[in-house]
Amino acid sequence: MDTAPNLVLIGPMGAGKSSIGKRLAERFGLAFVDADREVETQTGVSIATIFDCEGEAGFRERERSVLAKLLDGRDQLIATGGGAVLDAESRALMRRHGFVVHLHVDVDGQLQRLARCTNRPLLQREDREEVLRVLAAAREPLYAETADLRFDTRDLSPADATSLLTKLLAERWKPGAEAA
Ligand SMILES: Nc1ncnc2c1ncn2[C@@H]1O[C@H](COP(=O)(O)OP(=O)(O)OP(=O)(O)O)[C@@H](O)[C@H]1O
Ligand SMILES: O=C(O)C1=C[C@@H](O)[C@@H](O)[C@H](O)C1
Ligand SMILES: [Mg+2]
Repeated sequence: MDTAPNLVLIGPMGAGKSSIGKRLAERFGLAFVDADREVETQTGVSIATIFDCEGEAGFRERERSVLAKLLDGRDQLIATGGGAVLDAESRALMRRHGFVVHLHVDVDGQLQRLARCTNRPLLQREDREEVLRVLAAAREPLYAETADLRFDTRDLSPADATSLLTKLLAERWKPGAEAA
């Protein structure tokens, strides 16, 4: 049984980190925090605007600092952005202060789920499928390296994914301080 002060969800856009995360937080009595929304609250502008003004590098810096602050706390379910694992310091912090769950979905599943989405800057282009494949190839090893548990959401509704994950987590994770 692993002990960690927070639950952290990682995985690609559309894996369900935000939607499953909210339900899972309720089941475990944790405060739900979405790191993307937290970056927007702290800056007062949308992620799309941050990408426009500061580029992806500017967004990553803000994301790292938000995650560092959040991971200082406890009893939270933290849904991260799809690219949060790109930063080595963020990966180390997630592992130190959280039980990390990799929610997986393949590119076909992402395309279905994100067909109408307009608020993810990396997807505002014609060649979405190619972009998603390139991102998946680069990031899958990082998700794998960071996660304590991998969970495929492809054929499950958010409600069913939540029920199954609740059972798996009850066997694997206990809230508490991290190991010294
Ligand atoms: N298991 C699922 N089955 C069907 N649709 C889903 C599932 N999980 C999420 N969705 C839908 O896919 C869309 C994206 O989900 P969500 O915002 O939870 O993804 P995310 O992992 O938080 O993505 P991001 O990294 O971009 O924040 C939403 O419209 C949501 O309703
Ligand atoms: O996959 C990504 O790099 C991103 C995913 C979203 O959650 C946001 O964090 C942002 O749109 C970037
Ligand atoms: Mg999200």
